[in-house]
Amino acid sequence: MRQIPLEPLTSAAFSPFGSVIAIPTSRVQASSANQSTATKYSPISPLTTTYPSKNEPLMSLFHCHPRKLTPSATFQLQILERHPHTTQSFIPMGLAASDISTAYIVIVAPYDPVFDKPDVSRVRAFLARGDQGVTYNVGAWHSPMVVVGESSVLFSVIQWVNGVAKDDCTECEVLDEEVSVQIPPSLRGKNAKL
Ligand SMILES: NC(=O)N[C@@H](O)C(=O)O
Repeated sequence: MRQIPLEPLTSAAFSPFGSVIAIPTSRVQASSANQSTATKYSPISPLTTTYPSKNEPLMSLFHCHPRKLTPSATFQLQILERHPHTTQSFIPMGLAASDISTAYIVIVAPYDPVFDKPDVSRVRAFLARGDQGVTYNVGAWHSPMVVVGESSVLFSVIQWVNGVAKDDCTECEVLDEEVSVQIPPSLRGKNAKL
């Protein structure tokens, strides 16, 4: 079982896989809005479609429940997926940036063109705060969303779809690579008594 480190989610670190939806450190995209009662940062994240056929934007809600951990307080990666023709954005709703009992983990892997599958040897895991969302690049290999800790997390999810399952999402099992992420004590939730 290979354990991968849990990295803080930053725009720079995540850039090979997508973008972080959060107030930027630079004020490049900042402008005044709402009759000068708001600061607008735009554009903050792409909404890209490369479908060769008719498709449409879709906004969903994903109510993601805390994942079960192994007896050694790790999350074991079992599957990666990708959306070959669309970005996919996950925007948490109601998760406080300061919450240390619940968080979500963004797990991604680069594409291996030789074998046309994710390169699991270079998989990475990022710990995201409640004031950060993520957009996966078109075709970026990622784990189905992983929430850890006490509570479920409600996400607004935005992507493009054409209704053809194989076009919208392809999966790749990771069973034989045995990759896990060590979860810090504060985020073990009901598994805390491990
Ligand atoms: N990305 C993710 O967490 N899951 C979705 O793509 C899905 O359709 O399950």
